[in-house]
Amino acid sequence: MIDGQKILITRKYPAAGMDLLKKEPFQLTFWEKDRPMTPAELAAQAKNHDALLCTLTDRIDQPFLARCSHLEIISQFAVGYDNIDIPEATRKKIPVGFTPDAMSEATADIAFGLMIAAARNFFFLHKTILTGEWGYFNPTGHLGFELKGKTLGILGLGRIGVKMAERCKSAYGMTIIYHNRNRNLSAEKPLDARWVSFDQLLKQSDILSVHCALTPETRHIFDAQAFKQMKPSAVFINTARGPIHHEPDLIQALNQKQIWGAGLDVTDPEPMAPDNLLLSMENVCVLPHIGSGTMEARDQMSVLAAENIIAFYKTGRVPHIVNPEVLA
Ligand SMILES: NC(=O)C1=CN([C@@H]2O[C@H](COP(=O)(O)OP(=O)(O)OC[C@H]3O[C@@H](n4cnc5c(N)ncnc54)[C@H](O)[C@@H]3O)[C@@H](O)[C@H]2O)C=CC1
Ligand SMILES: O=CC(=O)O
Repeated sequence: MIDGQKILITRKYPAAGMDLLKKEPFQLTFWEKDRPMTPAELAAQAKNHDALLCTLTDRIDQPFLARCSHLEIISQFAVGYDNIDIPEATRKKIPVGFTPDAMSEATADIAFGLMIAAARNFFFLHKTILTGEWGYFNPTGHLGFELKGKTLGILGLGRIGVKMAERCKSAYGMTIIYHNRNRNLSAEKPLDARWVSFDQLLKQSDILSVHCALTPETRHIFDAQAFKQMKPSAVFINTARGPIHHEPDLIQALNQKQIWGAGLDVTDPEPMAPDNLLLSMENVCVLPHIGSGTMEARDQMSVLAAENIIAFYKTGRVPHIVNPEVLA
C-alpha cells in the first residue's frame, strides 16, 4: 500500500515516469543539481528515505548498502546495473528493479551508426573541415571500406545484440556470428546466426560489436591478447560498458594496426578526457554514452523505473527485477 513512503530520486529523469510517481501519495525528494550526488551525499540523503530511484552514475556498492540496508526497493533507470552490488543488495533482501528493452532499438542504432562512422572515418574527416584541411576532392585520400557481405561478430546476443544483428543483416546481408555463455537458440534461426567460441569470434569478425553486461568475467575481456587475434581490417564497436575493453591495449592495437578502427559509445572512465589519444585517431569514433539517448527510450525508461516502485508498494511485486529471489 502506498502511504507516504519517501522516495529519493537521484537525477532529473523524464517527466513521463516522474508524473506517475507524483500521482501517488509518496513523499518525493528530487535531487535538482545537474551532477550526480557524491557517494557521501547519496548515502546521507538515502538514509532518510525508503526507496531509491537511481541510475548508472550512482555507486550502490557495499559501503553504501551497509549504511542504507533499510532501503525497501532500489529502482535503476537503466538496463545495465553494474553500478549496483547485486549480491550485496540480495543479501540485504533489497529488490532491484531495472528497465530492460526500453532502449534496445536506440542503442542498436548507435552501434550501427558507429560501425558506418568508423568504417568511413566520419569523425576524423569532419574535423579536417573544421581545421581547413579540406582542399580538393581527393581520389586516394582517407578511404574507408564497404560493409556489404561482411561478417558481424556479436559478443552478447541479447536484446540489443539481436537488434544490431537485424540491422546489419537487412542493410548489408552480413553473416552473423556470436558468442554468448549460453546459446540464444530463438535468435539463431531468424538471423541465421552461428555460435562460435570467443577465439573464433575474434578471428572471424570484420565488425565486432559488444553487447554483453559488464561483469567480472567480461571486464577487460578485450585486452592485448584479444586484439592481437582480430583481423587487421576489423572494426571494434563497444556500446555496452567501457571497462569491457582495456583502453591502453585498444590504443596500442590501433597504433600498431592490429585492428582497423573502433567505434565507442562507452569509455573508462566516463567522461573521457578531452585530450584522450583515441579522439585524435583517424579511424576512431567516440560518443558520450548516448545509446539510450532518444526521447522515446528515455521516456520509457522513466516509466518502467517508476512503475517498478509503484507496483512494489501496491502489489509486493516488481515487474522488471534483477534479483527475483528476494521476493520469492
Ligand atoms: N550505451 C548505452 O547507452 C547502453 C548500454 N547498454 C549496455 O548493454 C548491455 C546489454 O543490454 P541488453 O542487450 O539489454 O542485455 P541482455 O541481457 O539482453 O543481453 C546481454 C547478453 O550478453 C550475454 N552475456 C553475458 N555475459 C556474457 C559473457 N561473459 N560472454 C558472452 N556473453 C555474455 C547474455 O547471455 C545476454 O545474451 C547492458 O548490460 C548495458 O551495459 C544498455 C543500454 C544502453
Ligand atoms: O547505459 C545505459 C543502460 O541503460 O544500461
